[in-house]
Amino acid sequence: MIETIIHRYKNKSFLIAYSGGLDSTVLLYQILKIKKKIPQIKIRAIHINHNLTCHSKKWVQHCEKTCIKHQIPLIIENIYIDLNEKNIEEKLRIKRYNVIYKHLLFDDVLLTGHHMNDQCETFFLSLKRGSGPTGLSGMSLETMFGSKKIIRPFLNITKKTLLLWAYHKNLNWIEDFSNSNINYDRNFIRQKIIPIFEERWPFFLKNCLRTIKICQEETELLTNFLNKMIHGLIKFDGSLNIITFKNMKKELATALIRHWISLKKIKAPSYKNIQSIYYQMIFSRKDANPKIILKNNEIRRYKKSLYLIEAQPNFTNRFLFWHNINLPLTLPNNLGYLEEDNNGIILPKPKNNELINIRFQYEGKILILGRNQKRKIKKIWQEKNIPPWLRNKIPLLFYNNIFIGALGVFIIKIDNINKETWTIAWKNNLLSNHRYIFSFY
Ligand SMILES: Nc1ncnc2c1ncn2[C@@H]1O[C@H](COP(=O)(O)OP(=O)(O)OP(=O)(O)O)[C@@H](O)[C@H]1O
Repeated sequence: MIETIIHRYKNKSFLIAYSGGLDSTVLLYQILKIKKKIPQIKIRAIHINHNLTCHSKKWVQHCEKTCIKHQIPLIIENIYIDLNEKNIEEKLRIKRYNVIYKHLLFDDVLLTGHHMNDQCETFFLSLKRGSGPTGLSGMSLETMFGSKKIIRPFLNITKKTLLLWAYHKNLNWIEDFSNSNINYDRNFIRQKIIPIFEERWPFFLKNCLRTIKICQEETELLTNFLNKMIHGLIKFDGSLNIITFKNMKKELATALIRHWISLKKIKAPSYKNIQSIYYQMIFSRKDANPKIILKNNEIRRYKKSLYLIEAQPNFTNRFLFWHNINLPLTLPNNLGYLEEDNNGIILPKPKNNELINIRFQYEGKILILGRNQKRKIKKIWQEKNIPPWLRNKIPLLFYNNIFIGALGVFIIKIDNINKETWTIAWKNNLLSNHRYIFSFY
């Protein structure tokens, strides 16, 4: 079966994730065996030294020796982690994949030695976390890994089968002694849980795999259904129109919210977060400004839609002076810069003794150009369709303490006796991203 998979990709090149352990050693030798039949396949290997124990160097040497013997180009990379950190397993995994990803060439496919036991362990870990069918679906034989592909040819093969093959072929591999440390969740499941189940029900692993397969199929079915349904709900700016959600079954509404977030390629939110989004965003008052924080992102509701935005640093109290207008003024938090530019916004010119300054917050009533009545600034933001989370990202221009305007949104009506003007351009990504939704001019 592994031969069929490799044959399908015979025109690609393979990068083998080679830890030196049993699984990836069998993988390496099976690929070498296939190469004898299909000589055009190209293989390289990569070993990541986690630098966790004093044995790490020996593993590197072992991998080097094997690869030299079989003339396989080997990449060796080092990663380091603070052993006092939490969730070491997860952090190592992420670091390892990031490093491997950098070495994948245009036509490379990554091969790993994951097998049926790994798959079942992953299933148990997901159970422990309280995952739904998507989380319980575990790994797939083939998955996209950024713009590249990972193939796990042994996913339907038990560790026992790999072990027998390795003994039969008299292979050498490294035993990782940290595998017996049951402080790590995966090891605990591997050592203490699965053997008990297997002893009582010898077909346990195979049946567990069937459950995973069912979860995968149902997830795929649901994903296809949600893809079709969400199509008409996602607006051109990426927000989700939730106007109809109140009248939907809760399960459908939450599935759509979860699916919309998954399309943003961020870590899946917890069940609790999805429930909070549903109750706080769908049923909140029209003028409420609810916000749910998801690690580095926030879900916000504005009018009839949900928005997923990057978490906002608070810099409402920031105050910048623009002393030399011949030089651009860099704004904080990647908001771009201001510069004098003939294609910019026409503004009354400051007097010589006036200090130009930029702020990000203003409260109170203002009279804007083109109006004859003052209004609260909050009402002006609403009129101009600027959602609350963008309001303190817009530079407010002041001359001394006189409010001149919110760049790109409105200008304050002031007495400009000399009628002298100048033009400032605000160069940023904010405007271009939101030009079509919000009333920037
Ligand atoms: N140090 C390493 N260097 C290169 N590849 C590795 C390394 N460790 C693991 N791999 C690859 O990952 C596969 C799975 O290994 P293992 O089950 O130990 O890792 P894991 O931490 O559970 O990773 P995963 O999250 O990918 O399941 C191995 O068969 C091998 O292909």
